[in-house]
Amino acid sequence: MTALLTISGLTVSFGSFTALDGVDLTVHEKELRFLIGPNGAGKTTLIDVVTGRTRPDAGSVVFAGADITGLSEHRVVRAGIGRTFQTAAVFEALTVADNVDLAASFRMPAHRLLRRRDRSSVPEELDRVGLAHLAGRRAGELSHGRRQWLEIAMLLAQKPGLLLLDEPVAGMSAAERERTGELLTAIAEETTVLVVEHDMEFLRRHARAVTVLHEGRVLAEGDPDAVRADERVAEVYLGRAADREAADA
Ligand SMILES: Nc1ncnc2c1ncn2[C@@H]1O[C@H](COP(=O)(O)OP(=O)(O)OP(=O)(O)O)[C@@H](O)[C@H]1O
Repeated sequence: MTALLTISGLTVSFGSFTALDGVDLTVHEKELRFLIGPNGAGKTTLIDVVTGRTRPDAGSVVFAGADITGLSEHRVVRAGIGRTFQTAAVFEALTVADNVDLAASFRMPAHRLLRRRDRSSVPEELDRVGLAHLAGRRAGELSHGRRQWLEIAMLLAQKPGLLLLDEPVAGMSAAERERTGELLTAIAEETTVLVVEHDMEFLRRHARAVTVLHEGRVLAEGDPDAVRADERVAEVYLGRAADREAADA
């Protein structure tokens, strides 16, 4: 297994509060890694550092052999890291196909961009996420789930080496979650994927490798069964989820 992303000793403080406290994390090529942890564990902060939104106070991020620590967001995109947010960022007034086409241009030199003007076929990325039949539809008309898939297609069009997905199945129906799990598994055959996700059923069905963050540190790592069997994880994460479910009932 070749390491694609190596995070070492990553530390981020906001004032006197330490959000990440010496995190080490290695993600290998073509891995589908899940990152879980209770609210405030530092998951989003970790993704923010990798993508250049937040500068770390200490530690390093190495991607595909290059030190990308502290690079600006657009340089990180150019380096080959794509990211989704909890709310899909699509251009509502444009068609589904044009969204993907536009996204593809973000990593493309201008002369190649001009040549793409005569595009006539549906981007292959729409096929991959099952939206080819909606290529001509305005993105603003898509359901929540389909918007998320469109955003994934837009990232794929940028040919990233690493995809970072922040809670991709939040708000999706059971069928959409299942489809998304299959999609991520298929994507990970070619592209490395790191998913932040709270949905334990989704995790149980689709995760192969899980990292658990708690209070800014890596608490546990391994396959989903081992992680679920870890008493510390049960206490800080599953225990709280169980409490929440009990409170919601
Ligand atoms: N810009 C900021 N300024 C101050 N504190 C921050 C800032 N960003 C995050 N934090 C704090 O850092 C901690 C980690 O936040 P983060 O969003 O990374 O957690 P998370 O694991 O993604 O949580 P959630 O599951 O709720 O999204 C939280 O306590 C949060 O309040």
